[in-house]
Amino acid sequence: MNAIPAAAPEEPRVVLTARGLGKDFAGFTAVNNVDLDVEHARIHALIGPNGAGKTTVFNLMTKFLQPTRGQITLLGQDITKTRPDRIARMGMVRSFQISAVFPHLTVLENIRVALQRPNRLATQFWLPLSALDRLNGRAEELIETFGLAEWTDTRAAELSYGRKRVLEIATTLALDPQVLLLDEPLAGMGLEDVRMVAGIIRELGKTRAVLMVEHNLSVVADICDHITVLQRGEIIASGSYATVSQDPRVRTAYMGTEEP
Ligand SMILES: Nc1ncnc2c1ncn2[C@@H]1O[C@H](COP(=O)(O)OP(=O)(O)OP(=O)(O)O)[C@@H](O)[C@H]1O
Repeated sequence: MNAIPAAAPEEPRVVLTARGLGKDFAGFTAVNNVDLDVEHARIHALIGPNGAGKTTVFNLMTKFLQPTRGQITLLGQDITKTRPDRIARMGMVRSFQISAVFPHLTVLENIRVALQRPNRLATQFWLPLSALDRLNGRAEELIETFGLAEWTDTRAAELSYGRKRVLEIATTLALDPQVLLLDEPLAGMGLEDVRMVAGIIRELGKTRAVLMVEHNLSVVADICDHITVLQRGEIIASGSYATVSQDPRVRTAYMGTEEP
């Protein structure tokens, strides 16, 4: 995986923040007083038992939900009131739990469609050869990087579930985002796919910030640098996996479900 980013690993710097973030649904407080610092070249996980508020925080950070309270910044800019479609252009993209690839297009075609969007090439009838070469070069690079070369001409519908997710992550990388948000990227996968996708996320996190909601705690322990644990909408622990897994409140929160 050497083709994704141009940037070399750097010192940690905060690229995405939340301060005092809160969300009420018809009087019910789903998220309250959440502070987050997501750093460049680090993988940050949001974990917590069912109903803890992970998805709500994720949707607030990506602006798919408007916060009731608090402030969010991206690369130093206040995005609390920014529309989600502007966020991608500012350098933050999200994946979805449900695969967003076009099933009847091949792997290469899916990647090309994703690449044409940011470049605004889709609406042009005539392209200079140099632009097409750049596009093809970048498509090949992404296909190679994500280990999809063998399936270049395979229709997305025929890919395994895990490879479909990989293709979906590859398409989100078309914008070359500095901040990547992944919503349960390993959900529903078998062991082999989990290993493959976890390895890809680990590589992506070397040169960009990744914030992910994930239930698979052994993968979180393995690849994440920072973990924020939510319970009933509030942060109960934050730090390395070694730190949070020893926290008595975290152990209690997970008791009866899955021990971190
Ligand atoms: N649109 C909504 N309207 C009302 N309540 C909501 C809404 N979305 C979420 N909630 C409530 O907010 C709380 C947090 O939900 P959320 O989906 O964020 O938790 P979660 O940690 O992602 O859970 P899970 O792990 O089960 O996906 C839950 O009690 C949920 O019922």
